[in-house]
Amino acid sequence: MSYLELHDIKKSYYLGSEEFPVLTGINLSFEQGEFVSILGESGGGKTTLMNIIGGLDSNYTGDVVLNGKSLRHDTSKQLDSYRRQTIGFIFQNFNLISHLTVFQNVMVSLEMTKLSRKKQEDRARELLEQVGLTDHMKKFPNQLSGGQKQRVAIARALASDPEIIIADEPTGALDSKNTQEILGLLDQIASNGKLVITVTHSQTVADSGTRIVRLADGKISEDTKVKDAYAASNANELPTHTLRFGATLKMALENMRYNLKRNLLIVFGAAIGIFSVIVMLGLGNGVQGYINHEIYSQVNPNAVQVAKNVGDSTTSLKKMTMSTKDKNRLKDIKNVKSVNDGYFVQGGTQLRRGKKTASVSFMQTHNATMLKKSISKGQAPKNNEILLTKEIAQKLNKKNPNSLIGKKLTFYQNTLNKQKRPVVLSKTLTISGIAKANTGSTSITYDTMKSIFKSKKINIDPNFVTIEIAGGVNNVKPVENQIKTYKGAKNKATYQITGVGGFVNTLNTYITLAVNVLATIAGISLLVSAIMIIVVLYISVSERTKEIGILRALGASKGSIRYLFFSEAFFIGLFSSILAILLAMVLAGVANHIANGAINYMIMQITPGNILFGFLVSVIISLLAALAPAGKAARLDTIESLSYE
Ligand SMILES: Nc1ncnc2c1ncn2[C@@H]1O[C@H](COP(=O)(O)OP(=O)(O)OP(=O)(O)O)[C@@H](O)[C@H]1O
Repeated sequence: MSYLELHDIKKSYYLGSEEFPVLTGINLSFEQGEFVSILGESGGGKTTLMNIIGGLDSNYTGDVVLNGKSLRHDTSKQLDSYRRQTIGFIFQNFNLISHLTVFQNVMVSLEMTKLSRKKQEDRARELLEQVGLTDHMKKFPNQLSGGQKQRVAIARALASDPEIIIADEPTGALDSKNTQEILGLLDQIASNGKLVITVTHSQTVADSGTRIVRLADGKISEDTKVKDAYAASNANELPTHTLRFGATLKMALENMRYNLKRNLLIVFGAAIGIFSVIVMLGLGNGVQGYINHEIYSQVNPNAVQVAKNVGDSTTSLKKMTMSTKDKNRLKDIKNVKSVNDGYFVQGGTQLRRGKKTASVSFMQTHNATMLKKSISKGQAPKNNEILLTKEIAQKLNKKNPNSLIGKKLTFYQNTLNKQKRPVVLSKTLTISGIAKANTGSTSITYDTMKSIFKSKKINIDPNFVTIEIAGGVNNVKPVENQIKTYKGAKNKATYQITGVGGFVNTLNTYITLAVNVLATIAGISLLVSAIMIIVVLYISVSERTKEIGILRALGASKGSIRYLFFSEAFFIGLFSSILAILLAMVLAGVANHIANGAINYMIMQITPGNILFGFLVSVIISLLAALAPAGKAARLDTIESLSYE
């Protein structure tokens, strides 16, 4: 049994249904230590045969048997491993990866061995030294002469210490001096006990080997021994694996650096979409926060005032009275914490202090909708006290309204007594505090109001109530909705509600909706980004078709090729999200600086959640965009890719 045997290899190409037989029954055996030259006319099928031996082509009949084991039944993964471990390819046109340095080109192959990183690098240096390229390791292929390029290819082919070197016209593109040097290297490889099979047109090349095989009409026409073969090697091939994820990440980065300008533009383009989404979300948080802050700083959103038959000029006081039945009904509503009596008077109120008087157009009893925060100086009124609005306080003391706190005034109220005669009620009250401009109203306690009327024997009943609602602003709307379900005559709502809670809740819903709509519109630019990434990756696949062929020939699996493009997409997503986040942060910084000066509030609030969302969306979109191009790259035919110009 020979080391490598070819049994009745037949191969035809088909153009449509027409068959073009190229190999019509090849039987050959090879031993380690041989340096075999295959000669034959152009188009005779030499490259076809090499591709079959090298595990690049499995679409043939017959059998290739290595060490007694047939390649016929190997899966595509086993063939990948066979090319990685057992075969070293040297091509006429070198097939180096142009964006990698000489050293990196050799390392690509070594990264598929199980050697440690340090040993891989040591071996790359050794191999390059062996082929005389120590001084050129940092150069790129286009900075090398033809002979030098072929030596890089030889060093790369030797990376995993394979037992078979397949050289397809290795000196075809070289002058005679370089040809001699390359032949010397190939001979040296054979002398180390490896099997070297080379395709050539040149008799000189053929004569320097140990054996010449001629192909004619798809068959072996001559098989001549030139000299004795070298002794077989005892060395073992290095164990290998396909390109690891880390290596594909690194290669993707190298490629992005190679096409830096284009990739920067893509990253920038993709970042715009993510940036807009993050900014919209941040602005949404800020605007919502600001509006709520403004409202909550003045009124309590968890309290509502409920009145009956207000605004109807024909309404008698009696009709407006909130009866015990009304109050109990309200008390029974879910989440209602308390129902408190209130009384308002519209007009007929005057306040006098010394010579100054102030008319109050609307007066109501102090209640839970009024926040402590809305009192700028002093405090809420207790019995026999009054809280003034800033406007009223200024009427009583223009220069120093705050000095009124603790002082007394006389409260007058015009009304009708039981006999419907006009009477003036009066009472001395102490000023308890001053409310902020335009918020709340001049107010006294319900008991004080009651006692003022009582002085003229008038009994008052509450003409509104204040409901406090438990469990936050979200519970306000349902309570309000429940109150609205109580209908009177002509299906008119029995109660009127005033309070900001429900409104704030609705407002928040609208703001959230608006932000989401805006973020979605911004998100449309993400679609544009995705399409842009798809296009760029397709271009990248077609630009790198040859590289894909080379990697596959070196034994990288389809999966690794797919990873290569996913890695590239991942980096586009990663970099664009980083850029977008940075830009959004800068914009937020500037906007907040300005807003802080103007409205004393951070108007753009980008949360860690928004940042994470932006990052994930960016990476996921990029990876999704890579699906089709990466799939296409993985499916490329290795032989066609290698001959891609
Ligand atoms: N993919 C293909 N589809 C159809 N025909 C092909 C294909 N590849 C090769 N052939 C044909 O098969 C024949 C053998 O090609 P091959 O490249 O093996 O010859 P060769 O002996 O290596 O030629 P040369 O010495 O010129 O490189 C040629 O006639 C070629 O046109």
